[in-house]
Amino acid sequence: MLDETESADLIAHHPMPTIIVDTRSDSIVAANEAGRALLGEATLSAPLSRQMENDFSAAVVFFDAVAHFGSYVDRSLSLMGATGAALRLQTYGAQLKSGLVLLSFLDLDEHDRRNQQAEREAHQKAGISQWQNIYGFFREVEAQNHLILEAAGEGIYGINAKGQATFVNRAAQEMLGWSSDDLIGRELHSIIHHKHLSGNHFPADECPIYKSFRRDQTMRVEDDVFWRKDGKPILVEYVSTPIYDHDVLAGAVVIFRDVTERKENERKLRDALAQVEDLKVKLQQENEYLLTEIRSAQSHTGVVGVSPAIKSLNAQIDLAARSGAHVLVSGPSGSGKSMTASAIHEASDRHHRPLVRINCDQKKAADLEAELFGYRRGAFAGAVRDMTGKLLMAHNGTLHLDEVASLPAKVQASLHDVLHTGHFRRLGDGTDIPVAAKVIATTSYDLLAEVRAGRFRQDLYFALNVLPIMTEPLQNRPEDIPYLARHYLDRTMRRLRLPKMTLTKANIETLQSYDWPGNVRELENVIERTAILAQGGRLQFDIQSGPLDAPTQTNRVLTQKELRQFEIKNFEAALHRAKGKISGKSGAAAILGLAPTTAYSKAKSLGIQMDQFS
Ligand SMILES: Nc1ncnc2c1ncn2[C@@H]1O[C@H](COP(=O)(O)OP(=O)(O)OP(=O)(O)O)[C@@H](O)[C@H]1O
Repeated sequence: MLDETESADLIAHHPMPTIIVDTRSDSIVAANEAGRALLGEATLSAPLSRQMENDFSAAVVFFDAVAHFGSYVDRSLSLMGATGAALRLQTYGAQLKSGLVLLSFLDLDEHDRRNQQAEREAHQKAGISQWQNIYGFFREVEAQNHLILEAAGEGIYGINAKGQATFVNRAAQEMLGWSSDDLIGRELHSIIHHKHLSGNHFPADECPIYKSFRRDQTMRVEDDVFWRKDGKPILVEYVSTPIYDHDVLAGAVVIFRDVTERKENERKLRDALAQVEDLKVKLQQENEYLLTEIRSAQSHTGVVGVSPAIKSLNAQIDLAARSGAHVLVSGPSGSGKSMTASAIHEASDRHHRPLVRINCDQKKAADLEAELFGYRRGAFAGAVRDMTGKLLMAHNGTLHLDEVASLPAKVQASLHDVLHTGHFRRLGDGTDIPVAAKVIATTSYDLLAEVRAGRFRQDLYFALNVLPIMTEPLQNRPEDIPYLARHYLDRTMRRLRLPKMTLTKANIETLQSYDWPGNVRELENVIERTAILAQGGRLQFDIQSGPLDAPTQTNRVLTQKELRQFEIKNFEAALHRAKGKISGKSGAAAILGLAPTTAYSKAKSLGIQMDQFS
């Protein structure tokens, strides 16, 4: 039989709460440290039966089973714990040879608690590693995002709801010249976006980037400017996208691109295209005039005639062509003023540049100024594109001002300025444009009489009248008529592809007997009309039905100017027939049925120089 010391030694190192009981003496003879802690001193010192009196029968059964089987396990025994509460136990019983019984306990409540704790810990452990995985994953994503942001060619920065920078990628730092440290945490608008390209202040509340997170909108802007650290602007296009933190708008991410170079190239391209367009328009317009001039040059193949007046005209044309001076050509309608202008231009060293004609008759001052000086787009309603004026087209060439006496006073003044200064301005343009054009003015009026009547500026008259040339009425030079008639007849037959026709002596006499108030133009028309009617047969001139008889024959209504011209021609025809005499039986006054005094004042008011006819 074991004594108490031996029993205590036996169980001392047992890991479980263990006691040795002597059922015969109804006592606990030994308990290990854990057993003592579980059951407490009070329980250990009390009789065993008292411990189990609540369920004594179960204890009896248990001890019988231990005795019978040598060892036995169940959960029927209930002992008082150190705290005084009944313990829920699983009891391992072993029959010792000494007759004592060894009881080891598993505190089921404690066991459950431990299990739960272990489970919790296992859970927690599993949770932590899961969290670590997730954290690792996000760190990886973030690192990748960071790499992507850094590698992006576009500038990217983020701002919080206060507009302060939260990150700035490498490209943005390079483009802006600011380092990330300079910008993070600072209000970005006031640093890089505070003014427009014009230099005007750009308030933050108008900034599209602020709007993007204040109004929850993605904003795309293609034409804006950010300011670099060195104070230089960069032209940018950007997209500002709002960002959220747990469904709350937290700021914006801005992705931008420096488009300075592209915009500059676009601007250069636009400028170049505008220049090309300008040149194209100018060339087109020049071309139109060149073509007109080619056509008119073809009709002015040469000055035809053998009269002293024509010989003198040819000499004057040569002189005017060699001189840089402006020219004034006066003479009745159809007598060859425009032809003279063309001949001067063709004989001058300006002939490779255009001869630009502008008809000044019956035009409003504004229209004439636009035609002459050109205009910038938008200079007036209807000015939808830039227009090159005829003055500039005639630069280094010749400007033919036809019917110059009709120039409105305002245009006379501006034209005088141009001739005086050698500069002009397009309408709607403040730039002075130098111009060097030879001006040939033509008029069928007596321009000096117009000056005296106060209708034409004297200074402009003098500026134009440097080289005056007069074209003679055809009736003053009948010796030219056969040559002119031959010239026009040949030209018409060539055009009609008909064989050459000859003019008879009678034809020539008929032509020379007529006054030709419409001058060479009238002769030209009569020859053409007669040649067409003859169709290769005999030429028969019916001069009395010429164009100037038209009002009575066709009931055509004449304009005031035509009427005046008609009156001049009629008066000149009378003077010619009267060999310049006004009064007397065979004088022009008698032919016209006027009193001589009336005829004198009429001749004066019509600007007729009577000494030409004497
Ligand atoms: N000496 C000439 N030789 C050949 N053709 C001539 C001559 N004189 C005039 N012509 C021709 O007569 C026509 C009228 O001439 P032009 O147009 O030059 O007259 P104008 O005096 O300018 O007339 P307007 O005052 O009505 O404009 C033209 O076809 C022109 O070629």
